[in-house]
Amino acid sequence: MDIVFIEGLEVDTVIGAYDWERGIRQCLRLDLSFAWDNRPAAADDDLSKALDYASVSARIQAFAEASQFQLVETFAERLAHVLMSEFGIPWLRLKLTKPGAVPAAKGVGVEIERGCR
Ligand SMILES: Nc1nc2c(c(=O)[nH]1)N=C([C@H](O)[C@@H](O)CO)CN2
Repeated sequence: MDIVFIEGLEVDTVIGAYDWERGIRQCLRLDLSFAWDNRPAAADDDLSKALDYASVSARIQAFAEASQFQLVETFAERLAHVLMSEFGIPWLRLKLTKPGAVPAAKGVGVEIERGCR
């Protein structure tokens, strides 16, 4: 299977387990890879047969805008479910970084893979 990817997508959302985090919005950075058969889109030069990374990015922005989870694990899991069900994605890898959460670290977060390639 081929891959369509989105790298370094920044969204802001309510995220965090501590009281002080519940009333602010914070940035999350997302790196995503999706399994997709790119041959039909390439053969016909047809966006409607491609996994449209612009539409997927817009959906992720809307999801982040509306969500207010405590854990990055929950954000990642729910987002993976939304993307797979709405776009018909059979497999994805999602890396979610919460920059600044641990000041001494460049980034912390989670990485998940769901579905079958
Ligand atoms: N595995 C996790 N550990 C922690 C999380 C999390 O979402 N998953 N969250 C926090 C706090 O919200 C922290 O990011 C505030 O800086 C701590 N550990």
